[in-house]
Amino acid sequence: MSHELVIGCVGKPSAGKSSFLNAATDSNAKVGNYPFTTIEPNYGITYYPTECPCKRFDKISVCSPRYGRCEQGTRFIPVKMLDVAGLVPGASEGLGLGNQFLDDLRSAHVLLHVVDVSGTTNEKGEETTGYDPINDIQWLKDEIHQWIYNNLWKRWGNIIRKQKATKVQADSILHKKLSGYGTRLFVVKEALERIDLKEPISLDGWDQDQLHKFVDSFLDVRFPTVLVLNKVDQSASDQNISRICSRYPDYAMIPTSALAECFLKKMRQQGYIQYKEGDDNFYTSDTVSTLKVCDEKVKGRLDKLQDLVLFRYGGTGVQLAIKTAVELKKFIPVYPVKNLKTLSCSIKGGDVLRDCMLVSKGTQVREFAGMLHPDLEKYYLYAEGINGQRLGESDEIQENNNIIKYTTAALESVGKDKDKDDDK
Ligand SMILES: Nc1nc2c(ncn2[C@@H]2O[C@H](COP(=O)(O)OP(=O)(O)OP(=O)(O)O)[C@@H](O)[C@H]2O)c(=O)[nH]1
Repeated sequence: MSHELVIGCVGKPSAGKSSFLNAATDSNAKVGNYPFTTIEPNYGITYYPTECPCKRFDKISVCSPRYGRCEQGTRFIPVKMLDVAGLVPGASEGLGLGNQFLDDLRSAHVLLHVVDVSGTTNEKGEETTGYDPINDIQWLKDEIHQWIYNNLWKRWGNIIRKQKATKVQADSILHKKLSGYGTRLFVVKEALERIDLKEPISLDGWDQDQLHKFVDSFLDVRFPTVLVLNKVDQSASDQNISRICSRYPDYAMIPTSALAECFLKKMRQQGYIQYKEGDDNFYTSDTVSTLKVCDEKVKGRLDKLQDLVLFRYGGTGVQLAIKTAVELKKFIPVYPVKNLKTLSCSIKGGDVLRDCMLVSKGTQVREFAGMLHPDLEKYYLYAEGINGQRLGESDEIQENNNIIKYTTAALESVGKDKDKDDDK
């Protein structure tokens, strides 16, 4: 699985997935304006907003991201977003696009489940009234669960025989069987730890209930999910949101109106409003004289949107949903630099904080060097953090050591030669 963070967007038909993708992604993203090697047709580019170190180090005016952008110390880091289309109940049994949908999921690290909380579409996405969106939350979980469970249960006899014959630990065997889901060993270990089994774990004693428990736990770790409670601008949404919150108090969930965000972006593009993604307000020609004057119809729509969405929920929620997804999966921005004082990314100076990558929790200092360039890992000599302190090569990268300068064996000798020259 690639180390590039991928957010998968799932949901039943008509929940508002396409609208959410339009609202969250940058359709104007120019080729070369993002770091990804390939952008397949059902991928889009969205941005994770986070505080840029340029703010802390008083370098806002010289900060120069190569990808994404930095606005007054808020860094917008490009992230891939995948449209996992075609999910209907029964997908794990092959209905709808069936396993095609489920296969697409493999490349996602974290999911956004777009739920229509207005209750105006049934489980197939057909128009109705008074539908209970709680059904959709459970149903999607069940589909993914069933897909993984069925694949394991089919081979359970073999799995047990293999463990008996080879005496290999349960986590390694399960990891092999689950590696097709883009799973690393620590994910399986964590899933097993969460269900509190005594070591050594013998899979022989597992019945179907035990396997279901494990699959549940595995899903929580492998596919953390943010519920995107969409269509909050509709009248029944408030009540449905309250019920969902009390039913699932531990879930990450964000109320959104994808339609409102799309409309605000369109009005901004046409020069009627000034609006920044994530804000709880916008400006019209009443306060900014350079903006075009809105006609009554547009003004009415904007007023309504302001009342029902921005004032009530503090924003359209679209950007917050992306932020929540990245943070739920605990991805961390890392800034490799060539000079720890100037934060420059090139030897000759300039390009301040040019590079930034999001890496998963647990990524180590030397491992990250390899992500930047294989030679950087191969000829790795040492790494330094912001105050010049040495970082251990197996130290985990965290928020407090995420500005890193690498020195390689080759560079070191170049540096020594240069020192000799300087001494002459
Ligand atoms: N009121 C309201 N309507 C919305 C919102 N988001 C989407 N819709 C509407 O819901 C309908 C379905 O939206 P889509 O974005 O096409 O939904 P989808 O999930 O992509 O549907 P499929 O393509 O069938 O999978 C459209 O009429 C949208 O305008 C929202 O936030 N509020």
